[in-house]
Amino acid sequence: MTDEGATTGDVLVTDGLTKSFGGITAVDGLDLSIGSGELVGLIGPNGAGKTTTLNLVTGFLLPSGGMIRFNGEDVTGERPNELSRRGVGRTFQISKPFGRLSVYENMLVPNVPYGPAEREERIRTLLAELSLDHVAENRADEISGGQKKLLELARVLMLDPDLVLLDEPAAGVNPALMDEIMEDIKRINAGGTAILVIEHDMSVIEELCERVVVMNAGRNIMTGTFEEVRADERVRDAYLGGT
Ligand SMILES: Nc1ncnc2c1ncn2[C@@H]1O[C@H](COP(=O)(O)OP(=O)(O)OP(=O)(O)O)[C@@H](O)[C@H]1O
Repeated sequence: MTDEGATTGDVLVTDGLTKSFGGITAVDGLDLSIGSGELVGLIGPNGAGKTTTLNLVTGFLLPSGGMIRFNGEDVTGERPNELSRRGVGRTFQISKPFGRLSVYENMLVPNVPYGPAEREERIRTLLAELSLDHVAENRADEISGGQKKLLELARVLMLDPDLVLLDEPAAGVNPALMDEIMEDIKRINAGGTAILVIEHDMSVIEELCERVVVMNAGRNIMTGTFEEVRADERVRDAYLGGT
């Protein structure tokens, strides 16, 4: 894995990615690369542009400028369903499964490119791996917030993504379940799936991420290990309100 620029092994590359909302430039010429199978943290103060970046990369927002490459192909302007077919998965800050469907029925929602026998097998495996098998028949609005996050992750994994973007996996999750979610994230990554995680809880970033990208005012201001980032003056200034 490289810390410097794009390589042919990159699953995701953004080049000058920009998004403006009226007078606000939320993402401002962002260069970002994620290597195949890498586990990268995306941090930065409130309003830095992290969620907007995630929405751009997953096709939920259209960029105002710049380019997005996924597995070497230009995917700029593609919509969420096209990107998910290509192998981009995401979770949301607040998970919203289909509440009146059971956990199992929620797993039937993704439009998978394989047959019913394989689908059944994968659902069983994923529910067991993510410790959701004992609530498989429960309505999705009756499980805990952390379990909803796990369900969302399980659903994303049905499509066997090359890259999963996690938006604040620790938010609203009790510490015991968070330990389990972190183990799940590590295991999924060890299986070859690249992961980009946005998280305010620095203990989660420290535990999970081999590389951390810091955003401020829509830009990538620093990339390094957690220790390097923690020691960097630009990063401290950004969190203290400077630029
Ligand atoms: N739909 C929108 N319309 C107008 N402004 C927006 C919109 N979405 C985001 N912004 C603005 O863009 C900037 C970046 O917001 P974004 O949510 O991407 O930051 P963030 O780093 O994810 O912040 P947080 O950590 O608080 O979630 C902010 O100034 C925000 O107010």
